[in-house]
Amino acid sequence: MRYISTRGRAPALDFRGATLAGLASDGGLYLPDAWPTLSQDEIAGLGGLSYVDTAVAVMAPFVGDALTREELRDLCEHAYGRFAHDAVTPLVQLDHQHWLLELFHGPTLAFKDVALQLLGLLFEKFLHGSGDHLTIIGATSGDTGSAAIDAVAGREGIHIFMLHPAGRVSDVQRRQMTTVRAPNVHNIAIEGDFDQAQALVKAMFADSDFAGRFRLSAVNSINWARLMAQVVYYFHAAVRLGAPHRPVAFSVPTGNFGDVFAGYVASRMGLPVERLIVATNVNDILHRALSEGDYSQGSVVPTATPSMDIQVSSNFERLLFDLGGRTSLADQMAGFEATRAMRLTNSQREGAARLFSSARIDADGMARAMAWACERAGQLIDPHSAIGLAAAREAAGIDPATPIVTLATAHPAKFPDAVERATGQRPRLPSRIGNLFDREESYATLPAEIGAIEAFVAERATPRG
Ligand SMILES: Cc1ncc(COP(=O)(O)O)c(C=O)c1O
Ligand SMILES: N[C@@H](CCOP(=O)(O)O)C(=O)O
Repeated sequence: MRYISTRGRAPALDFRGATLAGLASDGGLYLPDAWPTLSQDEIAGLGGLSYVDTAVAVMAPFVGDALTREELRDLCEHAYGRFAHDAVTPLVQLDHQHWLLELFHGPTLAFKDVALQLLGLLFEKFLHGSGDHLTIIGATSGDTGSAAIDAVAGREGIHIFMLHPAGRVSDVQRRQMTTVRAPNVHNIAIEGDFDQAQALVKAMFADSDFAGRFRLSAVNSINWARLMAQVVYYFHAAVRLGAPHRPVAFSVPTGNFGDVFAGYVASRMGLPVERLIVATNVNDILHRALSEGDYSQGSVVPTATPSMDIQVSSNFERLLFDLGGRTSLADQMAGFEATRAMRLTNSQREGAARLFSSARIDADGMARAMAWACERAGQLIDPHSAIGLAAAREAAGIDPATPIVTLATAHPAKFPDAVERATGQRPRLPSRIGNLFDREESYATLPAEIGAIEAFVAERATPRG
């Protein structure tokens, strides 16, 4: 399996190379050069398999010969052995049509753990014996940060620098990052929003002097391996609900378009996905893009769903590339980067509309969905999952016999105030999180300027040998 860049100017890499690189050297994102497919019989054969066995079956074609099947299984067993639920990603029924796919049973209580627990192990495996040092630069609007830090804290040969927007993540989210004491973990609060943090990360990769001095890698969903691991739970959920003999729709609370793009990949691999509902909060660039063709960056409005407070959705580039017959997006993306606005072509819009629909959910809609899940099914759900559920409940044109699965992307206890406001109940942090509020925090606060961030990194990271 070879990986090619959406901008067509970076060398094609194998799975190991694409995982360690994170972002392509031309600023593009890596994708497999062709989608592997599973036949209907192969999908039916996933029924009854454990999460680990499903993961190996779905990911093996992407991994190619970078790992043996036994090595891949071993890594999956390690990664998913840390989850607090035997089913890893259990399904919960809300009513005759609506289901929740609980993705938050990992160590840091968000769906990011599903991919990042594996990615941490992949980094370690691929670096082993090479003498190389990796400098991971990441941006977080709340959840990627703690999941990535948990996955690599204390690992040899790796430094991680995680940028979060100062004051714009929940207390639990911030403390999950800033109370981790490991010499290779460096937290930076930037004076700006998530989009600025993400732009700084990409700018560091694009700075050839800086990228030449350090071996940079990414833990955000710009790294293909993140998405690959997320494809697995679409298969695992759908076969439990009757796939391939019955189609399934998914509603996905969306920010960087990574999680829902993983659903698109599952569909390209042959999973009968009836519809992917892209659920946004009021930071609605994706809803505007999918419903009106207007992909223009507004300013980020802080909300009770901070992890989705994003107005530039990196992985949308992957979709446009695939829909457009895989011709380079270098010019279209250069235009967007210059003007912060882009109109989708008719063929891009029509292509997307075949599988995707979208909804913009405001604070009231979110609160109503939390209250409904609590009253209807006794479930406390987090505000991000509630955005997905609200969009699922208002989706039109889906056969009532088709299950709609909302991805529950975070544990409600990460956002106790919003949950309590909507339901009158205050969720408690699971005991595995420990004494989060008693631990000391440590982080630097820096301006959203590349010079300041690079200087901070350069003082602490290990340069290439
Ligand atoms: C809890 C939660 N829900 C939803 C999202 C949006 O996912 P994506 O950025 O993959 O679209 C995020 C952040 O990524 C998140 O942390
Ligand atoms: N919502 C994310 C933002 C980054 O998204 P990623 O999936 O690209 O890492 C977060 O919570 O940090």
